[in-house]
Amino acid sequence: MIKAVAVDVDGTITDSRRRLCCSAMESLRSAEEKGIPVIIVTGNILPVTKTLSIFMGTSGGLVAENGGVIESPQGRKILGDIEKCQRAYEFLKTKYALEKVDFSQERVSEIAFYRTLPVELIKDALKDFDVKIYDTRFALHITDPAVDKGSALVRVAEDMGIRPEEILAIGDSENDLEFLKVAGLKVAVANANPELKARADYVTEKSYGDGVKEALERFLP
Ligand SMILES: O=C(O)COP(=O)(O)O
Ligand SMILES: [Mg+2]
Repeated sequence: MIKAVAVDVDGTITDSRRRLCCSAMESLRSAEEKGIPVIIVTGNILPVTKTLSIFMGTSGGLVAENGGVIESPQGRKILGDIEKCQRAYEFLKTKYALEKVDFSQERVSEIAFYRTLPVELIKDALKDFDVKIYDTRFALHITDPAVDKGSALVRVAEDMGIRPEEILAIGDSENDLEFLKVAGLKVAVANANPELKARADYVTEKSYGDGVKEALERFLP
């Protein structure tokens, strides 16, 4: 029995150019109207996530910064340590020219920068640092390994009084692996990375927001 839907943002409810997909907006709104709360689980900062939640009309909790920040009925919490990410980023900057993504001042638990270099190069350069690197295909993130979207979703779900097994989770990229892992029903959209698709219970035929719509029509009452 699905009691909540948890969705990733970039590449899942947006298209490849980060434009929100109307099909996803409509189907998520209809889930809310059926009394199934929508939880947003993203690499974006909390203010962006909260704004999306307001304009989409979602009522579930929020997971931002790849699990580094959450907002639930119990309030807001910062779970990730930005300082270790900052040290890794400073080191990286001595080797390569990098540019942080929008709202870098507002990012409180991790560092995100534009994908101007191959992720393998970044991973190799930072192999001695206690950080995790995610390539979301929209940005590269240096994240505290103590946090991820999955463990953060478990906390948010608990605060909402639902079990992770009762959640339908939908994502597209490598930062969604832990997130799908904790959910009862794991969906990857057609444009998702192969590793995520391999771990999903269902891979949609359609891409991006149309895939979200397809999954909700298939699995929600
Ligand atoms: O912030 C990003 O790089 C991608 O965000 P997402 O986790 O919502 O896809
Ligand atoms: Mg994504």
